[in-house]
Amino acid sequence: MVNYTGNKTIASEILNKKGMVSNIERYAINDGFGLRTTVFLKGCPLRCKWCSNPETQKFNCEMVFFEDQCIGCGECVKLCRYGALDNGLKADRSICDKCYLREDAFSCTLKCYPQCRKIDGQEMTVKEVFDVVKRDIQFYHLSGGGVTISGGEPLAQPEFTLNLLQTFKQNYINTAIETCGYAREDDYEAIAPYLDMAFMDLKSADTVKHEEWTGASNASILNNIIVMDELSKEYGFDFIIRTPVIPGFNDSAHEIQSIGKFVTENCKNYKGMELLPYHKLGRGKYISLGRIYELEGLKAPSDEQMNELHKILINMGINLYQF
Ligand SMILES: C[S@@+](CC[C@H](N)C(=O)[O-])C[C@H]1O[C@@H](n2cnc3c(N)ncnc32)[C@H](O)[C@@H]1O
Ligand code: SF4
Ligand code: SF4
Ligand code: SF4
Repeated sequence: MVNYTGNKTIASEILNKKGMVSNIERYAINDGFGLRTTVFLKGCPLRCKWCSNPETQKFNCEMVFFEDQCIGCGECVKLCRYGALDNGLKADRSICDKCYLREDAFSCTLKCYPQCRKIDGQEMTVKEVFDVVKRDIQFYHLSGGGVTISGGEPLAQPEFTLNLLQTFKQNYINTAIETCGYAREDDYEAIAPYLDMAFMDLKSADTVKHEEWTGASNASILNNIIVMDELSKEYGFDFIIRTPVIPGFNDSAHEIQSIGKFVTENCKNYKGMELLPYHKLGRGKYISLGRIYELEGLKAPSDEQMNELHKILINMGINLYQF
């Protein structure tokens, strides 16, 4: 029986630390081993064209509008005092973008009974997040699961992420993180003692392409992969390197070979790699945020193509994982 101690022993400055959370998803099965709760934090330094979580990219709260659920009651139009809904239910986003700074922010959402116009993001304390996560503690222990911190980029809020991990670990909850690798080396060193598992993306080994498709160079990511590989040995966590396979960006044999080459030449302690086939599940979120989905028409890689790419990595001696 696990010795669950509750949260009495954790310092109050840790439990009271505040951060911006987009969403907390219970019963997740693809974000690590077993049944997990995934905490999606807000804020990301990258802007991947294919990102399936565009609502997590900005740090601040945003208004989202799901038109297909709207009953046309018009309450939101009456409640917005800034003219953003003067020309119809699709808001003028140049006005909404500053709403989080206003005293009566997001008033348009107050009487939307179907909740199709709502706020994405809320400030939460570590304790508030922990209170949600601990509801499923028995399931984690039965299934070998735990909590995964994702986003957005968890280390875009380094202290909050560190304090969350410390709290989970102190309560014997298995921890995982999903990170794009674009963060300070020091911050990886700080969280390493509290990790059971880390997923880090290597989206492309080609610096120019990386910048073109994600908005940033991969230089610090390549460095941090090596750092995390070493830290995984020092602290005994499982380290998985992940590549989302995006048609036209990195789905060629050459691209996957270059990624595999970097990994085999620089990493010794990682458990393996995972290739994630491109999907467009986030498309509707772009529309709900009033943004344009740039990859309209892009098709997911076929199973045959994924098999070919898997073979390349297997032939390089890389273990493959699929969660
Ligand atoms: C939502 S991200 C969060 C972690 C971090 N921001 C990152 O990108 O690594 C979790 C995983 O989903 C992948 N991902 C994001 N959008 C995707 C898409 N459209 N198709 C396939 N994988 C995607 C990312 O590459 C990453 O491995
Ligand atoms: S987010 Fe703000 S500006 Fe935009 S419609 Fe709602 S209340 Fe108006
Ligand atoms: S308040 Fe909600 S349901 Fe009513 S018109 Fe606005 S978005 Fe639609
Ligand atoms: S790093 Fe992750 S969260 Fe950030 S834009 Fe890319 S896919 Fe989205």
